[in-house]
Amino acid sequence: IVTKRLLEQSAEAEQSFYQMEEQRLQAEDHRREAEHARELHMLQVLGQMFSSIATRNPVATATANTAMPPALNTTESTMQPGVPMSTSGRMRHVLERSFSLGTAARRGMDDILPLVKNIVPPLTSKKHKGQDGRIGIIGGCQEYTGAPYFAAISALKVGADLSHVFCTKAAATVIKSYSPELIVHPVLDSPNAVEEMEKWLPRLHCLVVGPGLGRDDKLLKNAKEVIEKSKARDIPIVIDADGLWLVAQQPSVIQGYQKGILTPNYMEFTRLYEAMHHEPLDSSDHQRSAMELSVAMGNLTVVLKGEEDLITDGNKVILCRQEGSGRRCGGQGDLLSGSLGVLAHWAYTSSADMTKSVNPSVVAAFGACSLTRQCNRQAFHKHGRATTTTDMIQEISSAFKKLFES
Ligand SMILES: NC(=O)C1=CN([C@@H]2O[C@H](COP(=O)(O)OP(=O)(O)OC[C@H]3O[C@@H](n4cnc5c(N)ncnc54)[C@H](OP(=O)(O)O)[C@@H]3O)[C@@H](O)[C@H]2O)[C@@H](O)CC1
Ligand SMILES: Nc1ncnc2c1ncn2[C@@H]1O[C@H](COP(=O)(O)OP(=O)(O)OP(=O)(O)O)[C@@H](O)[C@H]1O
Repeated sequence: IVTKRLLEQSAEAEQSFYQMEEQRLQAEDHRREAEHARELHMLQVLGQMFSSIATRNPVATATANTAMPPALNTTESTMQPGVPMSTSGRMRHVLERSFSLGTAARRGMDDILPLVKNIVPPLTSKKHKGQDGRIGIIGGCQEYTGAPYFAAISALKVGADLSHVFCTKAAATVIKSYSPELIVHPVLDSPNAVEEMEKWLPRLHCLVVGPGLGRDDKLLKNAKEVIEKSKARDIPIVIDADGLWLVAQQPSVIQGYQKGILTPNYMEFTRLYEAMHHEPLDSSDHQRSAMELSVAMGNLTVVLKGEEDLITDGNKVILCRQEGSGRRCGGQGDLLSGSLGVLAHWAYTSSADMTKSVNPSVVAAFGACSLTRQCNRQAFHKHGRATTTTDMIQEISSAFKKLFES
């Protein structure tokens, strides 16, 4: 009997031990679940905060046509054009950038490329000559005749219907002799240069200022006045090469003009940055510097060309990493600026639906960078070390088809 009783007591003790253990495990599970729910909630709150930061200015495009750029009429209101950014302004941009940049490279290829495809106008028999683009290049002087030719012929080959070059008298015959396709006006150094060029503005859809312009004061002054007149007509203006020299001397010529696009190489970028910020460029963070320059210029689109092209309107940085080649012959930037002229016209005349409210200048810039790099790659494949810009221009047709029409 005693043994039986001991066995019963032992079984009861064991059962109660297991009951208590089960309760303990359940309590532990509840505690873990509660902790997990708290973490999840925190992550959701953080996610909302981050996405509201990243989309506070949804890629600037919504305001692309307004007088004041978003960064200047909202949180960046303390920042004046031409005045260095405050530390807090800088911090805010770094924060914004770190969110948009996480996806910048992917966004570039996956998201922007379809938008470039969207803006390409269909080729139909219903249109007449000129409707797909009349582009003006301001540049070409005694020393430089290749650059305006490269830009103008690239614009034509990308799909503009008419390409005009406004150059000096000395450059005109030379440029005409390169190509019968270009319309060449020997007016840039004439006494009434501005009136001569101004009368063409109502016919032009986009202006590219700078390839082969040179740095003669008189020519720069004429270019400046034509820029002013084009702004008044709301024409997209791409500024490259010596046009950027002019901007570095007198930023107000284009500052704050939302349809202005700057396409500096690293040297030109450094010059512009230092002119705007009055301090040496910190070369350790190109993305931040490019955004700072864009903001200082009033959220103009800046395309910093290089191993990877950085495109920014001061709100986001988009990277173009389309594979090119190691060949760096002169004139590739002219191909880029001429193509950009056409794409900018197409982007600005497309509906917001087509660009998904992304800044049209950014869409156009991404298209032009991708195209230039693809041309470089294809030309290099055929010509290797001997590749020249002329070889790249011959690739425009197939590179365009591959990138934007397939
Ligand atoms: N066939 C033609 O007609 C062509 C005419 N062109 C026309 O020439 C005009 C002047 O334009 P530009 O670019 O030569 O002058 P500018 O900005 O003073 O640079 C000079 C110095 O900057 C440097 N440098 C350049 N890039 C750099 C980089 N990524 N990273 C770092 N450094 C860089 C380099 O210095 P270096 O290495 O020699 O010391 C270079 O020598 C302009 O109108 C243009 O349209 C061109 O389009 C070409 C085809
Ligand atoms: N290191 C590089 N690797 C790949 N592509 C590059 C590199 N540097 C420039 N590019 C490409 O070459 C094109 C022209 O850029 P580049 O820096 O040569 O312009 P640029 O100096 O203004 O030209 P230009 O000779 O017409 O004045 C751009 O499309 C850019 O993406």
